[in-house]
Parts: sequence; C-alpha cells; structure tokens
Amino acid sequence: MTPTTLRIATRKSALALWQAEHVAAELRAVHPGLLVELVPLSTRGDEILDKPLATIGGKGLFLKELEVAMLEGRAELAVHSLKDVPAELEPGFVLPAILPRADAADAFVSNDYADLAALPLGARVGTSSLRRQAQLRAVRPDLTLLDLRGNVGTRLSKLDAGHYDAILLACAGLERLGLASRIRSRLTAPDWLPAPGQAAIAIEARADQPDVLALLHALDDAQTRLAVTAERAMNHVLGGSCTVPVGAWCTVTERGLHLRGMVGDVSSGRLLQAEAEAEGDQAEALGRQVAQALFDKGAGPLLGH
Ligand SMILES: NCc1[nH]cc(CCC(=O)O)c1CC(=O)O
Repeated sequence: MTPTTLRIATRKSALALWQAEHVAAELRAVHPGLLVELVPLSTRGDEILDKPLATIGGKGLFLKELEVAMLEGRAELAVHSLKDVPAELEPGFVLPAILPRADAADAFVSNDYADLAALPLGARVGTSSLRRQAQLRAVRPDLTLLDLRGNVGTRLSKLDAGHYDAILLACAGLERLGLASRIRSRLTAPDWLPAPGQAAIAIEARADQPDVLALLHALDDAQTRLAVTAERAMNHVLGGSCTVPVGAWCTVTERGLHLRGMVGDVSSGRLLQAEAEAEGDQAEALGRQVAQALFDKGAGPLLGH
C-alpha cells in the first residue's frame, strides 16, 4: 500500500538538517499530497568529538542510529552525505535514490591566504581527513597538519579563532549552508581528488518496503549513480572507509565513464594514481579495474595490507 506519510531520519548537524529538508522538499514536489516529516537523531559519530574519526574506527559511524530508527518503524528513510556511507551497506538496506551531485571539489578556506601555494613555510592546516592530509603532504611537505573535527560551523569557528592558518572542507557542504563566500580556492581533479561519493546526497531505506522504495526512486539521478557506483566500487576493493587515504573522481560523458583513483600515504606524502575508462553499464567493473591498477602500483602496503 502506498504510504501517505514519509518520516526522514537525519542527524542534527546544520548540514544534515539542510540535506534532509532538501530531500523532503523534493519528495513533496514530485509526490503532491505526500506528507514528509523529519526525525532528528544523534549518532555515535556526532557524540565522539574529541578523537580523529580515523581512530574511532568502525564503518558507518554516522548511520547506525538512523538504521535502528528505520528497523523500529520510527522512520521510513534516512538521508546521508554519500561519502559518509560505507562501501557496503548493512544487510536489509538499499540506496533507492542518489541525488544530482553538487560541486565535488574540496575547498581551501583561510582568512589570510588565497590558496595552498600562498601559505608560508610551515603554516598550520587543519583537517582530520587522511585523504586530505596525504594530498597536502604531497604538494606541501613543509606544512604543519593539525587535527580538526566537528561539524562545518565548529570547524570554521576554530579557524576564525586563529588555531589554523587554513582548513580544508568540502565545497558542497559550504554551499549548502550558504557559506560559499568562505571558499578561497577550489582543489580540483586531476591534481586533487575528492572522497568517493563526495557532494552526492543518498537516501537509504529498508529493502523490504517496495512501496516506499518506489516513491523514493523518483529522486534518483542516473548519471550521478553511475559515477558514484564506480568510485564506491573502487573504494570497496581498497578496503574503503574513512580510515584510509583514498580519493576518487568519476566523470560521465556520452562516450562513457572515466574514473581516476588515488591512494596516499600521510607520513611520506607519496601518492599513487590510476585511471581507466569504460562504457556506462560497466561502472562497478571500472571501479574494480582502477583499484587493481592501484594495487599493481603498490597500494597494498599504503593501505596496511
Ligand atoms: N565528513 C563530513 C562531511 N560529510 C559530507 C560533507 C560535505 C558534503 C558532501 O560531501 O556531500 C562533510 C563535510 C566536509 O567534508 O567538509
């Protein structure tokens, strides 16, 4: 039976709430008469703020409580930043919709400097992402890398308080929060790769609720799904989670898919890159192929294999 109300489980950060509201508005627009409500919840990833994410470990740190809410019938769907969604979902869950991707670039944010090249020798840069740290090391081995956690607003306050000369954030998050003016420059492919799935919003739901899935599928963007399928397949083979320095960027044209992947080492700043192309229906195979190419170039030891 087609539901008349959909409840969206969401984290409570400003970015998560924006994304959930965005999905709610899109659902109301494509399904007139449908009632859509938010169910804000706290997750383990939000509560443990004093440690780098990479050391808390555990995939799906931001998902668990939202999945429990769906299993207990308190919500029909959850909205996530796709880059926080582990390569492999919990059994019984699917992603019926991936929304059109926003700007996937990372942002260089600073009150004093225009870009990475302008930073003085030894400048302090804040980011807890191993992917961002490894890429920073590769271009600027002199920089002092400092941990920086918390939601987007907290990170900007710490920059403004003078704890860092610059910080790195996702352009997409800043734009969604109306903070695009904080972006001093964009870090872009092919020199700099985003996280697999960065800038895409994903809807998660229970696999056993076909009528809910049918409503949600209306928001799916086929091109974005292809690109992130390739990126996430690559990440999966590489053992993907936020604890490994992996970057990926897939573009989709009429000619097909082009995927570029990167594995880095934070301490040495060594980066390995590989790329390949494939037809549109070969997204997963393309991801596995680029992962294999990275292993062939020596990614194993960098990933602790
Ligand atoms: N890990 C936190 C997170 N998850 C998704 C985004 C940005 C939005 C997106 O990539 O869709 C951010 C913040 C950031 O990296 O600056």
